[in-house]
Amino acid sequence: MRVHASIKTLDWENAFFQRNSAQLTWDASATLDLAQLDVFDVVQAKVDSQQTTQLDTLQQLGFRLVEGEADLLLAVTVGERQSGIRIARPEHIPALRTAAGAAFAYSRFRAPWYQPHDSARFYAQWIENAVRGTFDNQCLIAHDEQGKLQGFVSLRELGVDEARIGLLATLPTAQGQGVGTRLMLAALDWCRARRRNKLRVATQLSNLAAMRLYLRCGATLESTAYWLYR
Ligand SMILES: CC(=O)SCCNC(=O)CCNC(=O)[C@H](O)C(C)(C)COP(=O)(O)OP(=O)(O)OC[C@H]1O[C@@H](n2cnc3c(N)ncnc32)[C@H](O)[C@@H]1OP(=O)(O)O
Ligand SMILES: Cc1cn([C@H]2C[C@H](O)[C@@H](COP(=O)(O)OP(=O)(O)O[C@H]3O[C@H](C)[C@H](N)[C@H](O)[C@H]3O)O2)c(=O)[nH]c1=O
Repeated sequence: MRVHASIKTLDWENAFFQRNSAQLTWDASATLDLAQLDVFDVVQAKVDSQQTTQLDTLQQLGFRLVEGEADLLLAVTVGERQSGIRIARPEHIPALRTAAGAAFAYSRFRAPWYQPHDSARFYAQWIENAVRGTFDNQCLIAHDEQGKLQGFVSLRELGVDEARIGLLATLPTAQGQGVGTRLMLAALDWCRARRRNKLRVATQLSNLAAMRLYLRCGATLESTAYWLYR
């Protein structure tokens, strides 16, 4: 079987998860040496859900479905300062790590490919990095009138006029009260202040609560994809 793809080692993930992993990317000018697939503990591939031939090829090579992903886009037309929102500071990191470690039940960093606690550790590190301005540029927190943490959103600038939401979550005790909506409006305001006219966000296809939130805030569904691992 001839497969036009190449493999790239995932250095950040390998250091963090202590796994030897790589990602397969489609490349018409390359021919994959199939023996290379066996060099790694995990080989990941993200395939647009319309690319059925690629999906069939991966399954023939022994790849298994891990999760579906939806990529959404919001136009930054409005944005006004939200009350009860502030920029997260290093002193917020312990509470944010605990919240992020518990929030993301749907994750592609899951067993049997990853250790049971890896996904919690991963999202805790992601939000800490956002507070420190590495990977994501900033983390905003939502708090109540007493200053108690209600939720968080991390944001990253992309190219010249776009931004991406990294992580967004409301603490379980504050859900269903509009905190998620407030965080989205704050994210749009963050974009407006930085002259970013497009805001991207991705979530798992199984995450109906997140999908409803983004669509309600004006997002359009741009594409869907599957993650497969071998
Ligand atoms: C980029 C990513 O990180 S994707 C992953 C997203 N995050 C997660 O999955 C983490 C776990 N989940 C969560 O944190 C939350 O469920 C979120 C972020 C998805 C939603 O946060 P919430 O604060 O509950 O959102 P919000 O309160 O604005 O809306 C939730 C529901 O409450 C309703 N609601 C909002 N305000 C009120 C109110 N005052 N009274 C009654 N209902 C209300 C909304 O209409 C909505 O209903 P629906 O989803 O059934 O249509
Ligand atoms: C913290 C951090 C991460 N990275 C690397 C590690 C990974 O290779 C990527 C992140 O991959 P991504 O596909 O974005 O990961 P997820 O599937 O977990 O994310 C999706 O679901 C989340 C819940 C959330 N909605 C997110 O927006 C989605 O994309 O980055 C790195 O290099 N450096 C870091 O500091």
